[in-house]
Amino acid sequence: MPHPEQQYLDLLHRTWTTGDERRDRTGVGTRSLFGAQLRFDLAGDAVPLLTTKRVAWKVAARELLWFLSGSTNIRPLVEQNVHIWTDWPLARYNRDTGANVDRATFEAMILADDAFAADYGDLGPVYGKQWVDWPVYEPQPDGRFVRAQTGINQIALLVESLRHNPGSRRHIFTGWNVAELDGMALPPCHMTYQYHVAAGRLSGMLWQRSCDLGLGYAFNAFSAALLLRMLAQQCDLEPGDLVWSAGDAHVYLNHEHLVTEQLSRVPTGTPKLRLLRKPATIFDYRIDDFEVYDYAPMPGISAPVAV
Ligand SMILES: Nc1nc(=O)c2c([nH]1)NC[C@@H]1CN(c3ccc(C(=O)N[C@@H](CCC(=O)O)C(=O)O)cc3)CN21
Ligand SMILES: O=c1ccn([C@H]2C[C@H](O)[C@@H](COP(=O)(O)O)O2)c(=O)[nH]1
Repeated sequence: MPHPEQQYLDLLHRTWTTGDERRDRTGVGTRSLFGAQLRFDLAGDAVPLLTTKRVAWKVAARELLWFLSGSTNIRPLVEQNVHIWTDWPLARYNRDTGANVDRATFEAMILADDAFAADYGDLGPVYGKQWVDWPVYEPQPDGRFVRAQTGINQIALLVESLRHNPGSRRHIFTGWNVAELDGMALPPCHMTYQYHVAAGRLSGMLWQRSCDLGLGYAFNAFSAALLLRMLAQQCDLEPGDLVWSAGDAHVYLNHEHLVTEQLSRVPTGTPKLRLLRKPATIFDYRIDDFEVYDYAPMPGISAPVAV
């Protein structure tokens, strides 16, 4: 049996050697393939965490909890030393004000000043908003539509449907709110999730419209597996398969060193993920509830993020 991670390494290799080279939105340039699917069996605590480079899985877990909290502001992330979303609001700030501050300075401003954080730390109606508070509009007697106080909590509805109607083919949530894409710092990449219950096992599929194989993939695959495990625990199901699928899977041209280094490494061991507690609801998990064990990765490989 090949190591499950080999699927990713093969995709990385195929994309780098045969992908279409083009200029992309960021100006960095990519090599790109369209349509890819990887499958991971999550039985026995297995988790698709890369072993051919160290992945900061707690950063990904904190990001997932931040989505579930409904927040769309980077401040709670920065408070936890998570920097992965700072570059986009920082670029907007520098562009709008003509300033030229660096990331550390900008993060200090976000932490120090509530009003500044509320304005410049916000990413628009990204994942958190759409997942737990998808806006709804109610018709008024005068014919106008007014935004309702609370929106649709897709995650709460998903847990309900998994519990009470496991055979459904509608276990879906999505961040792709077409009407609100314009207001988002970035439209969702890991955009649609679907689940399936069979023989007491919960399987899940992620459709990622755009995947940065060098940086984003490692986070996205881990995060989708973690969310699946949380949902399974909440619904008293065993974990089944995680199916990861991508539309545009790409490697940035300035990630060549990462591709070369990572493809020279051979995956080893089977990283595992344990949930240490069963919280009352899907919204009550904390970072300390997650434990990764049997994880002895090769050294991290740093690579620049295209903004
Ligand atoms: N070009 C690009 N790639 C992405 O993966 C990406 C975006 N943009 N924009 C939105 C989010 C932000 N994400 C990011 C951003 C940065 C890292 C990153 O720098 N990761 C490093 C260090 C992580 C750490 O320890 O803090 C890594 O080596 O994985 C990862 C995911 C994923 N997404
Ligand atoms: O969770 C994420 C978020 C983002 N990405 C990557 C994919 C692309 O490289 C960029 C987004 O650019 P678009 O022009 O909006 O596609 O970020 C990721 O891999 N995972």
